[in-house]
Amino acid sequence: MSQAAERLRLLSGHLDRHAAVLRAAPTSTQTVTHSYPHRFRYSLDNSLLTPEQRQFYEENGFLLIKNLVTEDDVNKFRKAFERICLKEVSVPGLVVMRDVAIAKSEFVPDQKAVSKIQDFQEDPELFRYCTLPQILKYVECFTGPNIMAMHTMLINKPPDAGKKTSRHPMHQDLHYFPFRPVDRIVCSWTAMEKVTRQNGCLVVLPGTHHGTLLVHDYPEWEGGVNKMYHGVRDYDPNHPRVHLEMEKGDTVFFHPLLIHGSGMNQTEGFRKAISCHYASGDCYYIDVKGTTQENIANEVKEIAERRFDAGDISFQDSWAFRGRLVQGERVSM
Ligand SMILES: CC(C)CC(=O)SCCNC(=O)CCNC(=O)[C@H](O)C(C)(C)COP(=O)(O)OP(=O)(O)OC[C@H]1O[C@@H](n2cnc3c(N)ncnc32)[C@H](O)[C@@H]1OP(=O)(O)O
Ligand SMILES: Nc1ncnc2c1ncn2[C@@H]1O[C@H](COP(=O)(O)OP(=O)(O)OP(=O)(O)O)[C@@H](O)[C@H]1O
Ligand SMILES: O=C(O)CCC(=O)C(=O)O
Ligand SMILES: [Fe+2]
Ligand SMILES: [Mg+2]
Repeated sequence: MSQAAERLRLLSGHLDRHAAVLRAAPTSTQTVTHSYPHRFRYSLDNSLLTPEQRQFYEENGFLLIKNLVTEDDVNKFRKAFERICLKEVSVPGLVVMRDVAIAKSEFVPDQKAVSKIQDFQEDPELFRYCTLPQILKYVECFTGPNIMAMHTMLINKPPDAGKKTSRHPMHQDLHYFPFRPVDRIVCSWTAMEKVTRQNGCLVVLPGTHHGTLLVHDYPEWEGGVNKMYHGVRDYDPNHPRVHLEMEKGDTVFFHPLLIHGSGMNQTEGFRKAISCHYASGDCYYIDVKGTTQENIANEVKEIAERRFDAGDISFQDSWAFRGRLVQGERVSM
């Protein structure tokens, strides 16, 4: 571990203990929901989250904030996505993904052919999502004041073509990330329309962020699986699940170890969501060689070297050049 990383680890431990001491001495005006002193591990001391919200994230690994992004902004992001699909604009570094069920069919320049775009950090309008002040205020509760936008996606989950390929297998996002510490990473995921169980809303396994990073690989699905859609290998179908049905503009923040996925889109519409993974600017890169992440690292490396026609792009580099500072300082990322 680097010195900076070690400092951050110690510092966050210190702050957490400090927070616990403060919480152990409630004032008369506070409503005390938990009267015992406890240590916060997953969130930082801040004045935004209510004690209940903070406790909820600590226990469940996610926090849903209703109506966080305005209708007007969501509509602008939808418009920007449409322009990209129609090839009216081209964005450097953007990855356009088609569902595996139609990947080999003829190309039509329409959003119906696009199941997701990734890495829109060079599109000023879409990237504005990652800089929205009301989102960053929440993100800071988990990352602290130095904030990097590491990974951007707009997911346009297509009506299922009949092979259930529109599903996203249950996974932990940390599988894709060669940076730590894990608790200073958070995803924000905003519904761009009403998302329901019918059109394949997010499905989460509450509390699974208390566990460790699990082995991931391609699920054995008869109808095929999208490239890089790894799932938790020994997925326990009996773990309690929560379907996060959300309205347009509602935003969920979740921990990178939280097991989540999304079901089949059983409607005729394209279910849209926009998301960004943030990490503290004080995070540090790790070498994933010899770990469970080696399989995804090799896939990413292979695709990156093919796309950029370059000799040796490390897994860490592939993240370092996509990451953008959105608040504070880029200390070690
Ligand atoms: C936390 C977060 C990171 C979690 C996640 O995001 S999990 C999912 C991560 N997924 C990804 O990052 C996928 C990224 N996707 C891509 O890089 C691209 O879509 C590619 C799979 C490389 C394909 O892009 P591109 O090469 O431009 O497309 P082409 O039409 O030329 O196809 C090249 C070969 O790829 C195949 N392909 C295209 N789309 C998919 C697909 N969805 N699933 C599986 N295979 C696919 C396509 O059939 C073609 O194969 P061949 O003809 O070479 O055999
Ligand atoms: N074998 C599996 N391995 C990993 N993930 C799976 C597996 N089977 C299903 N899933 C995932 O579990 C989640 C729920 O799947 P499912 O298709 O049942 O959706 P659902 O929203 O529960 O729909 P329904 O209302 O029909 O039950 C999805 O994220 C799906 O991709
Ligand atoms: O929007 C979805 O269906 C989930 C996407 C997701 O979890 C991911 O890409 O990591
Ligand atoms: Fe995910
Ligand atoms: Mg089901």
